[in-house]
Amino acid sequence: MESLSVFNSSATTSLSLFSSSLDHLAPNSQPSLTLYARRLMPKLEVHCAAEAQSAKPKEAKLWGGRFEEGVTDAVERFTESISFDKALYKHDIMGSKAHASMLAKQGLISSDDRDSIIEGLTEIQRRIENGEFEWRTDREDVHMNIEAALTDSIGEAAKKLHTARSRNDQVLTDFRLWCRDAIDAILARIKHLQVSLVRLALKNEGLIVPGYTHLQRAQPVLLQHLLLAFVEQLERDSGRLLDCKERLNFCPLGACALAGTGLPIDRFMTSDALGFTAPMRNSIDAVSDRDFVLEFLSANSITAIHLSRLGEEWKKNPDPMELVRGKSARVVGDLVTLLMLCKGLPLAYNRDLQEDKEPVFDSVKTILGMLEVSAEFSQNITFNKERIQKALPAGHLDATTLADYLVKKGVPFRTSHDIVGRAVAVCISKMCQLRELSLDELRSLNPVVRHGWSECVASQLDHWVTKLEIAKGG
Ligand SMILES: N/C(=N\CCC[C@H](N)C(=O)O)N[C@@H](CC(=O)O)C(=O)O
Repeated sequence: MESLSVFNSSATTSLSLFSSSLDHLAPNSQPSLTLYARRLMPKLEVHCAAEAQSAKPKEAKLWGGRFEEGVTDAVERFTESISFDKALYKHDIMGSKAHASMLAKQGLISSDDRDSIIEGLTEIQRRIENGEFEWRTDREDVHMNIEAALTDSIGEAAKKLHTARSRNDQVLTDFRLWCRDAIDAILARIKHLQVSLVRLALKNEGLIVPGYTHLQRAQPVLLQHLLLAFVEQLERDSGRLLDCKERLNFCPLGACALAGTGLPIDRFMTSDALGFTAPMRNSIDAVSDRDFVLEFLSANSITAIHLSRLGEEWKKNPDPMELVRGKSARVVGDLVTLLMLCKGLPLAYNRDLQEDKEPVFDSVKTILGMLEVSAEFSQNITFNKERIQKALPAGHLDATTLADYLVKKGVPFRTSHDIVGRAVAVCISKMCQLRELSLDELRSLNPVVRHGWSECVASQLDHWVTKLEIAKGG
């Protein structure tokens, strides 16, 4: 009793404190509801009357179940995904066929129903591919469009297809299958670009170009040396995609809404039929997870950055390559959109996740275009060898060769670096190239210099050519 009275008394105290704090407000500082209503209501009334007309709920949805009324036009437009997820149609049909076969084998539907479902789906695919299929926004997404069309065409049997399945595991199955194919398409384009770059290297074998550090001419390099650097990067890009493909190749079917099903399904059968490695182990993970797309778009982003840097290398007529550089921003943006989408989500399916498709579709379309144009560009580019040859001496590119020469003659590297620095300073004051300094001038910097300059350059070029010939043979 005592504690109750303490509770009561403290509650009373806080209530009186609260009301006394309101008393401190000046009378005219309190918002006047009447004033706002008078200002806004006439407009609101007109607006609401118009809105009310279009905001009438429509007939109930196929998935509406316990809801008696459908949604308004605005909600329908806002929540539909058919405008973009119809891209999944082939994989949706593939998944449904595998699911129907499994249901029949498990005795959950008859073999007659299975056959008519499979025939019906084949006919729907034919209609889609011939442009005869009507995609309906009121049927919301690709899954509902295909299922409803199947019901229209084969009747009752179609209603059994969704046994032991939810759109939650269905959409993930479609999406993983789609991404798997998209990765194969990107891998093929990466390989094509690599081949184009190697061909370009072979066509210009032996061509020496300036190599840059800090945006300044640093050392002469062979063109193939530069080009093969991109080939190496693209090889790692392929590796990342292959890793991603291996990790995403697990089947979510059977996870249903989130907790699986009590019906006797065979998850291994659908997984095998669809070419997955195995069914996913955890049904909640299966419907929640989007790390496969995050990984995929991360890999695409790194490829996009590589292509952007390739685009940065061309200095003349680089219009398409400038766009390659520009479009890399979209690919990285798509990844960031997905990261933000997933950041605050609790486990299992949330409608937010419908937003995962467009960034993936955009990333894939963009990267495929970037790879195609980069390959075309590499096949068509020509180098003005004469001009490159003439411009090569500018920038004291042979400084490192001179430093190496001195090191070979026993001069410590730091000392040789200092000598070459002084030689470059002499060149700058005389406005000439290192190779134009006389033997006497070089000897005055260090007596160890005994040979003419061109000899050193030639020996280093031999070294590079030999090295690349070995690489070419390998
Ligand atoms: N609405 C829903 N999933 C929709 C998945 C497909 C959607 N267009 C998407 O792309 O995410 N899930 C319901 C079940 C269902 O409608 O199948 C739920 O979790 O209650």
